[in-house]
Amino acid sequence: MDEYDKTFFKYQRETWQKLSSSIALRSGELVTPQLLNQIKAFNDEISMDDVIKIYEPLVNYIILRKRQYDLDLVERQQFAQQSIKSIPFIVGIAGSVAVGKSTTARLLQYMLQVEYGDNQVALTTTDGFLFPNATLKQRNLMERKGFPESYNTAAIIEFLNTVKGGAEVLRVPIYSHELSDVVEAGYDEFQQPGILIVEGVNTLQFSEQFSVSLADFFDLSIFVDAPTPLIEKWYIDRFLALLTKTKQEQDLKNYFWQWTKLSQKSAIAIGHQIWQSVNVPNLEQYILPTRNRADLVLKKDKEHQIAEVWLRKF
Ligand SMILES: Nc1ncnc2c1ncn2[C@@H]1O[C@H](COP(=O)(O)OP(=O)(O)O)[C@@H](O)[C@H]1O
Ligand SMILES: CC(C)(COP(=O)(O)O)[C@@H](O)C(=O)NCCC(=O)O
Repeated sequence: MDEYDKTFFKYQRETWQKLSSSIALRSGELVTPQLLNQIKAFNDEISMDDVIKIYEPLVNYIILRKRQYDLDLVERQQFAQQSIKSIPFIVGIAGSVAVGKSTTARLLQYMLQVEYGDNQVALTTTDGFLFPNATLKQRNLMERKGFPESYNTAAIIEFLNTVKGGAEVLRVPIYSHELSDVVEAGYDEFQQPGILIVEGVNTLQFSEQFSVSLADFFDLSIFVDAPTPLIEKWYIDRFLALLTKTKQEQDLKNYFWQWTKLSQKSAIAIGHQIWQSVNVPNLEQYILPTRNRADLVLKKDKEHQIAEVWLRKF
């Protein structure tokens, strides 16, 4: 028995599928292969089989937890003699760079939108809260992008406080992967949703610098996990695909343009070098240690298939 056996019930995909087989969802039926193609992140993979075997039970579990949350919220507001108001249920999604968090987040958003209504489920990412490159350069942190100190964590906490304060309109800064920088004066604005999904490498981290962690605001958290050599393969495949796309589109403003003249061999070497020098230390020191804090762990394997699901016991 390892430390994870103490924390989680572990299910193989076939067993996980059977957990909620009697509860029919509309969203599972509405996800077609074409739609799945639009939902998945650039160069990521996900199969219809996963939608049925993994995501349907997962959505059922989120519905169950949200129902309990709503009942609990009303009782707590009544006890505290406060007016009854809706406050979003927040789902945090964590995991390595290139593990496929965005695909998981977008598919869950779509499926939950079918169940609850389009404007009832919002999705935001923590990368909008990275310090701008100008600040990272000043602080000599350009090689530490994605590490805890590269984020304006105080601003994320303030945003989550605003969400849990019941604000009707929410505003988040945006990050451009094309520019590899936060968008100056760019914001995403949306109405208070019933469910807010927050995705990012740092969502389950805590820092002694702050009295609260992001996870204190979460009502459910999911860690997307995979063996590190597989994630490296996905990272490099995506890196090469992005170079090809940038070259084809002659996108001179794209951050990747600087590498488009390289041979395939040199490009692989650059991707490998960024992966090893930036993303592996971040994964090992700061991201993987947060896995044990999640409510659910999705264990991906070859071909991006989710082979196992871990569900928190307590
Ligand atoms: N250079 C890039 N250009 C465009 N999109 C990118 C780039 N790098 C990453 N992305 C996209 O940004 C999102 C976040 O990627 P990443 O941070 O690696 O996390 P994950 O793969 O776990 O979602 C994904 O949708 C990915 O496809
Ligand atoms: C900006 C990011 C930290 C965002 O990570 P996310 O939370 O979206 O997985 C990451 O995409 C990144 O740029 N990492 C730096 C190293 C690299 O270029 O891969």
